Amino acid sequence: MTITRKLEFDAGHRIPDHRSQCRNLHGHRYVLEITLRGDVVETEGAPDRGMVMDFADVKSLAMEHLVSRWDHAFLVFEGDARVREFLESMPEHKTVVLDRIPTVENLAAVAFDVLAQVYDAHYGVNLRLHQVRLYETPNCWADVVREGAL
Ligand SMILES: Nc1nc2c(c(=O)[nH]1)N=C([C@H](O)[C@H](O)COP(=O)(O)OP(=O)(O)OP(=O)(O)O)CN2
Ligand SMILES: [Zn+2]
Repeated sequence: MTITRKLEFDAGHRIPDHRSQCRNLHGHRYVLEITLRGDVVETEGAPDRGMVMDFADVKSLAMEHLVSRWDHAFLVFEGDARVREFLESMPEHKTVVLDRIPTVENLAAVAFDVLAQVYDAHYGVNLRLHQVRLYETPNCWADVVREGAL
């Protein structure tokens, strides 16, 4: 059984060497879809009986470990020296420095790695993060699916 929880956040980024508009500083309302795979809890009297995982718990873990950190932040590639310098010149600016260019593919991969550690360690019946889908715009998205699941 799989379940999916959708969360949204706003963030700025740029793709430094992009051939067109995306090299400019700009932002998106990202849409993150988190899909978990597991068995339905059948324990009598358990608050999550009949669920793979309570959607409220799916949300709170994602908020704590990823979404609150990226929301209203600027996501910058560590090699983007000029923009990093600019961001560092603003006291208290919410900046997330990434080891890769913040394309939607790379952001989805980072999100998958972060969230897999969170959900895979969580109590649940065979609970695993199955897929992360990240929309950069309503028309553009990337999927990361757990290896071996296809
Ligand atoms: N493979 C990728 N291509 C592009 C990425 C990316 O992350 N991966 N990112 C961008 C830009 O950052 C931008 O987010 C996309 O803009 P755009 O192509 O204009 O997307 P729209 O949905 O707004 O396009 P419409 O033409 O309005 O439908 C570029 N490429
Ligand atoms: Zn963009």
